[in-house]
Amino acid sequence: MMRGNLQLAFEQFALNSGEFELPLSGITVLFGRSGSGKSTLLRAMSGLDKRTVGELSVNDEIWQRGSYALPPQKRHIGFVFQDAALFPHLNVKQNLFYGIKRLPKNIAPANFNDIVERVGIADKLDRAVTFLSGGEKQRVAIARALLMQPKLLFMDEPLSALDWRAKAQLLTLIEELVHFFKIPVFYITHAPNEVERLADRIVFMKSGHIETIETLQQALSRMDSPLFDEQGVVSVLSGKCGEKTEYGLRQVQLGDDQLWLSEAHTAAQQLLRVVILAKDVSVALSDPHDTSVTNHLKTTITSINEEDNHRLLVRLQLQDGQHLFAEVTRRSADRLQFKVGQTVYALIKAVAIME
Ligand SMILES: Nc1ncnc2c1ncn2[C@@H]1O[C@H](COP(=O)(O)OP(=O)(O)OP(=O)(O)O)[C@@H](O)[C@H]1O
Repeated sequence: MMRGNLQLAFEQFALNSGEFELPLSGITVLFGRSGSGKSTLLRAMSGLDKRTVGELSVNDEIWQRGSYALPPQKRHIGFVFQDAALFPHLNVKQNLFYGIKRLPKNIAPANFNDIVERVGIADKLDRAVTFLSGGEKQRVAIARALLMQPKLLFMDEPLSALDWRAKAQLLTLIEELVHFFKIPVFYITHAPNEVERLADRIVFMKSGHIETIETLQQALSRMDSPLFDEQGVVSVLSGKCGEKTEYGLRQVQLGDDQLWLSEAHTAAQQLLRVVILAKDVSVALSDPHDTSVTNHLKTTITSINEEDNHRLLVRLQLQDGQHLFAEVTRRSADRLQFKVGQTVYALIKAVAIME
């Protein structure tokens, strides 16, 4: 567990986090407007800025108490930034060894071959880094961080300079690495789709302060979630990929319910997240058998909220407890007389798999 309350003041800006408590597992996303202090909070946690004051402890080790600060090199934090920051005159292997040579004597580097293999750069070790693509450079930066056996990995907008294909590949890689190496990751991003894909919990920052810390499910269950962007309200459901495929569709289990998705590359039994836009969900009072919509789920209405004059957002609870938003017109809601507690069927027109 990380516990703290950190302050770091510059001339024009002051970080004053407020008290926080963060489990050191999985991926913690820092989310907030540009200038809200996300990078400054990571800097304060890292001990890199000597002006930091306040309290910080990690698994009962004191990292900051007043103006006492554990030196940054004793915190064993790995960093990956937006720009891979590799030495241009060194090749990939030399870049990786640069960090290893500077490790404190009492720390053994991680297994080199294992890391370069997992990160997908084993065949690029002799390349000049200037000839690598943006995605490959970030892989080298990730490998360099992992080789130092960090207790914590800080990633500050690691994908923001990459194209969509490289982003998708690196998102998969980051997920796999966290799962495999079990290193807690603190991850800064502006992109709701990265949050929906990766986050276990989210630290929402505003004007240098932690506004709230929520699990992804909590953050997505409120209608005013800062995660909702131009796509409008979305739901993220977690399920397990089933064995069964039919007509190019694969079954995904949500408790006792099933969704059918376009054939995913995800292996059977693997957990996956899917995103459903509220505007792609309709609501029916009975389970219709004469519709082309494949996915119907039996649900209970848990709230009905006004979105604007003509549209309502209906929050539905699935049988396994997860929730799903449906956007309906006021006209339909009045005609069908929706009520909280009522059993209804969600008809899902489109599902996007996060992979
Ligand atoms: N070393 C510094 N000296 C002075 N001001 C700084 C310093 N570092 C950051 N700031 C200021 O602190 C504020 C918060 O910056 P910070 O980089 O933490 O925000 P952010 O939420 O990470 O933003 P972004 O998403 O744009 O990266 C900004 O106004 C920035 O100009």
